[in-house]
Amino acid sequence: MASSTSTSERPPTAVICVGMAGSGKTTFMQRINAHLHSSESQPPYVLNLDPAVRSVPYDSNIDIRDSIRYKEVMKQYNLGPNGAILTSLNLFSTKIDQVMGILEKRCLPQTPPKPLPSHIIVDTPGQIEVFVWSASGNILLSSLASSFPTVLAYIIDTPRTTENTSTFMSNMLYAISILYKTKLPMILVFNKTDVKSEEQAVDWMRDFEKFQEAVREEEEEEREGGGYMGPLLNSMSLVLEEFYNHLSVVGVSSMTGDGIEDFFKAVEDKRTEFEKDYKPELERRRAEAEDQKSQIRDQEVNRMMKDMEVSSKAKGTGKYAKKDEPETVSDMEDAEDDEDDEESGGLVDPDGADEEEEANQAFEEGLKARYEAALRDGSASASAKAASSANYIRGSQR
Ligand SMILES: Nc1nc2c(ncn2[C@@H]2O[C@H](COP(=O)(O)OP(=O)(O)OP(=O)(O)O)[C@@H](O)[C@H]2O)c(=O)[nH]1
Repeated sequence: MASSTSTSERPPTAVICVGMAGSGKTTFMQRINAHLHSSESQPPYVLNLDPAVRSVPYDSNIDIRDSIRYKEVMKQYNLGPNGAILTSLNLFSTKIDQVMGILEKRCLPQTPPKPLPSHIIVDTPGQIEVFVWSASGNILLSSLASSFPTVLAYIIDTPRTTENTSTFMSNMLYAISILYKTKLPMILVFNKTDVKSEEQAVDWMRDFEKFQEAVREEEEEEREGGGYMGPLLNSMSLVLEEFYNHLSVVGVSSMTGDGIEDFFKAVEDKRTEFEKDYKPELERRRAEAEDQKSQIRDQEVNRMMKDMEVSSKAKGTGKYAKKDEPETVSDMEDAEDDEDDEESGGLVDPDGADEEEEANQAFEEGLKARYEAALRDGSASASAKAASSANYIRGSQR
């Protein structure tokens, strides 16, 4: 059996399938789902994030279509297909706390312990840019990656991609942009190997001379000497060498099931890479974000305290209260008389002013502490609200 046989207490690996429309994502999802169901491990936890798909040939545990009606979104917001997919994802990402609540309950170790799924598998819309380049896609990906080791499977239509060198290079550049955008470990899955083997694609990736030879042959066949494409493709093949080294490459046929074992081996390797390289980076970024948040909180409290100082100055209240300030000319005269009295022999307590200052300071510090606590409580109650909504969804799903 593949690496999917792990039934331990370790959290499952999230496998996110991305790929161009028609590359075979849904068929691939169906194949890996069937594979995991037939293996000794627990069945996978399945998410469908494609709001526009009519029907999926597998059962999903969480399906975006259960909460968002794509056609309704199109009508209501007067949108085209891509705009409606993006808006559906945006609407869904507002429920991310609930989704993560469910995932964490089902897929993270609990007391008493229960068997965990070995993988969380996720299908995404065929319009990759809508998912990868949108804020909602980013929220969904980073939330998953913050709780589970997460791996991207970039599905490629092998026969179409290896038709010529420029299509191949375009697809590789697309993969590179996703890799750099998401910063997650990636597996290139050359699909449909029952139609055409992945061998040529792997040769072009591993040996740039072979790729350049293919570029030359294409140029000769098309008698296009002097164009800019050849030199451009040649230089890019050199530049991309480093990028290719970071990827795992597998050939599969979602139709026949060929290569699926190799795919799960690659997932296991990438999981290790995630733990080693990506997780520390994610944690560093999270700590940075926390730090920034607490700095902003401090700044807000300080600003509020300053505002209060200014307003009490203006009103002459609190620390700035002037008890004997004269309001009329006759009062002023009385005050002058009082001053004269003091100068001529009235006793002044030298500690009086200091005590008042201390009392004011203590009051302001207490106030500051209360504001800080209130700001902290604010975020805590927001997460409590999210948790209770998640409970509601869980309840209604049973
Ligand atoms: N021969 C062959 N055909 C495949 C394979 N995988 C998928 N297909 C076919 O490719 C076509 C597209 O497959 P889908 O799984 O719908 O592709 P998709 O990427 O989900 O497409 P979108 O939903 O538009 O994003 C279908 O006709 C599949 O039958 C494969 O391994 N071999």
